Amino acid sequence: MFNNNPRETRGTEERNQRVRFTGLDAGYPGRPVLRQLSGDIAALAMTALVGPNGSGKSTLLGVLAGVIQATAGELRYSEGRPPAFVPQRGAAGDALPLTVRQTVEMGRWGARGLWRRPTRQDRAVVDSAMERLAVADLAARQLGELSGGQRQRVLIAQGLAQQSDLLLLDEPATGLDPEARGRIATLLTELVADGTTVVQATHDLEAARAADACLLLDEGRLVGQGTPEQVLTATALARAW
Ligand SMILES: Nc1ncnc2c1ncn2[C@@H]1O[C@H](COP(=O)(O)OP(=O)(O)OP(=O)(O)O)[C@@H](O)[C@H]1O
Repeated sequence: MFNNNPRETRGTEERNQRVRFTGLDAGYPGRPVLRQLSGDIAALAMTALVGPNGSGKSTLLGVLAGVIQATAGELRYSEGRPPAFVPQRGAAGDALPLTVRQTVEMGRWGARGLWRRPTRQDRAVVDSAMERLAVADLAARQLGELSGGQRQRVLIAQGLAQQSDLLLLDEPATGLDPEARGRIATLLTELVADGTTVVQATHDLEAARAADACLLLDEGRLVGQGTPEQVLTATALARAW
């Protein structure tokens, strides 16, 4: 059925977008990376950020998470909680003397403040996040003594503990064995079904194909946006994978 009311259509579109960015430039001191990016992140859906190494996926996630400031352009979020960001493993200070439980508890800092004692509710959220990522039995272990894949799951649990409706993950499947990868894929699908908007940067073609939408980056520009079928063409695949 066509909708002839443009105001209503616009309203619906805006509700369907969790984040919209227009003319975005961003990068690092002396190194511009993203150039004039315009696009959107569909609400209550899974978006895969794909593109070759160095194309700007992590930088875009950093901008969406608010840890990298755009130097130009506009970024608009629909109403919701501040995003939860799970950066790439190496970026997360693996050497800090923290237990698994303390690491996941850090996900509650935004909700309760750094100095307040965890409430029963905080503890329940942390327990549940550790259970979902199958790291509850590692709770007392030091983060630094875990395997790469275990650490990755702990960091995803920390993201989950933030209970945001916008979850941003940078290559969450990296370093995981096929079983753990499958478990993460299922978890992310469940989160979307439960009302979370998920964005993941990925080199995992299977994960990208399973997403609702793909954003394809190349040399800091957005060169494709749409469904996986539209974006993951033979040419795009040859370049990115
Ligand atoms: N902290 C930094 N300081 C300066 N330049 C950086 C920094 N982080 C990334 N870059 C540069 O920014 C560009 C984009 O990097 P980015 O990490 O966003 O790419 P990516 O698509 O996530 O790559 P990959 O697939 O390898 O993770 C690259 O040229 C990279 O060298």
